[in-house]
Amino acid sequence: MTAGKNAPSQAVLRFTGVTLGYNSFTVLRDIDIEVQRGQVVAVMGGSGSGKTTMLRAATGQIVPLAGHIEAFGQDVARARGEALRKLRQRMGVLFQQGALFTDLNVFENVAFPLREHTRDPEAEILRKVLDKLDAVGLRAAAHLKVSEISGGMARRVALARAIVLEPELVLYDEPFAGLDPISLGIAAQLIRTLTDRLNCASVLITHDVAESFSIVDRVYMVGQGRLIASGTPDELSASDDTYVRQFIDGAPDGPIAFNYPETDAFRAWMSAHGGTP
Ligand SMILES: Nc1ncnc2c1ncn2[C@@H]1O[C@H](COP(=O)(O)OP(=O)(O)OP(=O)(O)O)[C@@H](O)[C@H]1O
Repeated sequence: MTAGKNAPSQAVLRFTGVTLGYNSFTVLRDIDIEVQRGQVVAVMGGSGSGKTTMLRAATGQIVPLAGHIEAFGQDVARARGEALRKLRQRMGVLFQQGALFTDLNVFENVAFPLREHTRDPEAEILRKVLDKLDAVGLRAAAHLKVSEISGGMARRVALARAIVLEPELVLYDEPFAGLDPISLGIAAQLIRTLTDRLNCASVLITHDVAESFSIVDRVYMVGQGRLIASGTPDELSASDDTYVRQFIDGAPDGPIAFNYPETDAFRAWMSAHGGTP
């Protein structure tokens, strides 16, 4: 049997009963997430709720304390060496500071992963890079130095670089942070369009309710050390859960904690400094 349209859909990324943390500090417990090919999914939650930690776990940078993380049907935590490298090659990651190489021009920045990971001939590199630059509206900026482009353009170049190997999963860490309202709308539409065009899956970590709700298929909301809610933007908009409401309505008062919780490590540090927590 060949995998055709009727084949059961395989999750590109799946968290099953995942607990994440650092040493004795547990950040999130018992998380279940599923992302399918073609979907754009948002992971939302207050500051310090563990969104970036989830992204690190998805790429195998940290290992879950409990549960399983699968990418493309493979256990990410068990992948080592070459297998992990191959797995990561199927993922594009766009960090908040998607730093570009300042000594390379726009074209060479986007070409970099192709030169590192493929043996593509120069004509093929030219075709692929211009295609991705075209997708982010910067084909004609290929020759510019990084110092000659704006901050918003630099983000789009970083995006073109993140997708140049045509990943099956793209992870975005706060893609809308610090963008003006117009650039924000463009960035959101770009993520949707690229996901559809590459037929990949996209996961975005974001605080931006309005912009992400307009493009995503599904939202996962984390807080209070767990998965608080998940559903379509419409389902979450209709939720009467107090945490979900506080987040969506941007209300200052509610269950989202302002204070970072006291840990044993803090108490030890405090008493070493002669104070009482
Ligand atoms: N390398 C680390 N070692 C120890 N603790 C960490 C580490 N990285 C993050 N943490 C802690 O884990 C918790 C979750 O951090 P994380 O960066 O995942 O939050 P976030 O939801 O992405 O926050 P923000 O929206 O503010 O970026 C925080 O309490 C943070 O202090």
